[in-house]
Amino acid sequence: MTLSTAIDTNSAKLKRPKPAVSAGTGKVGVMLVNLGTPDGTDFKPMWRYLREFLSDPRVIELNRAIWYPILYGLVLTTRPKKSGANYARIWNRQKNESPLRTFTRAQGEKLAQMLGDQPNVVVDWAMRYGNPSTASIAEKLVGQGCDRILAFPLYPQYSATTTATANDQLFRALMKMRAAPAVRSVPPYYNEPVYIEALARSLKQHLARLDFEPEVVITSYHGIPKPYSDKGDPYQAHCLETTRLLREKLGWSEKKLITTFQSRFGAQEWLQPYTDKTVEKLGKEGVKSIAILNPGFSVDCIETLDEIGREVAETFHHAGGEKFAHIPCLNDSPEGMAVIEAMVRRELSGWV
Ligand SMILES: C=CC1=C(C)c2cc3[nH]c(cc4nc(cc5[nH]c(cc1n2)c(C)c5CCC(=O)O)C(CCC(=O)O)=C4C)c(C)c3C=C
Ligand SMILES: [Fe+2]
Ligand SMILES: [Fe+2]
Repeated sequence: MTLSTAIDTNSAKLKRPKPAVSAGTGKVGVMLVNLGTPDGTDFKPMWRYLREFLSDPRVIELNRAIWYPILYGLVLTTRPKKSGANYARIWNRQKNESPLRTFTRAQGEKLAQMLGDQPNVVVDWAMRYGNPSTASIAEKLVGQGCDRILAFPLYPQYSATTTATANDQLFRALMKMRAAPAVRSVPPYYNEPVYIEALARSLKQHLARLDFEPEVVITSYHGIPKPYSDKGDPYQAHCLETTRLLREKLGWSEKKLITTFQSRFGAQEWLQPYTDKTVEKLGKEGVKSIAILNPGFSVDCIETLDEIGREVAETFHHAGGEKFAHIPCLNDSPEGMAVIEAMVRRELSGWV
């Protein structure tokens, strides 16, 4: 192939803007992006979701020649069934979807209403893995005349395994567009006063409804493998700072509000202390009542509802604990929406 035919073939692959699209109509798309979730709890949709998720080199950094035989030979033959059973327990049967999708949609719909004073802003929501895909929503926004997109990876604390891969995926979609929009991405908000305030309010409200006052409150964050952190992922520092600021806001001691990391995957060491081991230790030491909140999750999902709300609760009770409460995520609550709205309005400045 000559150089000129190679260039012709390449440029032919770039999408011609759909007739409705004309770059420069001045609309701004706001795209909330969450992690992703399976389309169903059966083996096939679980397999598809886990394959996409666990094939991401930002998530599993192992050499592909080593990882793929493990992924296809071991993980994808066993985990879809096991995880599917867990998803089935928390499934939103009315909408036939996972809570993560229901809550993310609600956040998108409420944000659209809140930005009703901005006629040039279009709000939508997407997933990094699964549906609605980031590419489909990027194309939809461009098709609606957006020549600028504000992406909002819904992770308060930055990690390459979440925030960075959400941004990667958006740019991957733009690679296929000839008239690609300008892009901004909302930065991590782990230390933003509006977020800390929202966590404090929500926690106080939920604690006030309990019939007990927990001796210990745990902020439990999704973990990452320790080597990722050692190589410079700032995630752990962001999590610790969120908890420190929340503790300061509440005026609580370091004994009353502690930090742990949950949802380990695979054999290597992950960030410590582990949530399950900590809860077991507390129970065995005679602590009778605890509450757990998940400040790193924008919405409730399998990891909060099933892992914390069921598995970790059981662990505590088996270890001698008596009273356990799981505090819901901010979700689409007024407190949660105030955070999303504040971040979006700030990042839209100069664009609207
Ligand atoms: C090596 C594997 C994983 C890393 C690293 C990881 C980081 C990470 N994940 C979240 C948020 C979520 N993870 C969720 C589910 C989930 N996570 C992993 C693996 C890793 N996560 C798996 C295999 C799964 C699927 C469920 C399972 O089979 O156990 C979810 C919930 C999705 C849902 O549909 O409800 C969220 C949210 C963060 C924040 C993070 C790193 C900071
Ligand atoms: Fe995860
Ligand atoms: Fe889990």
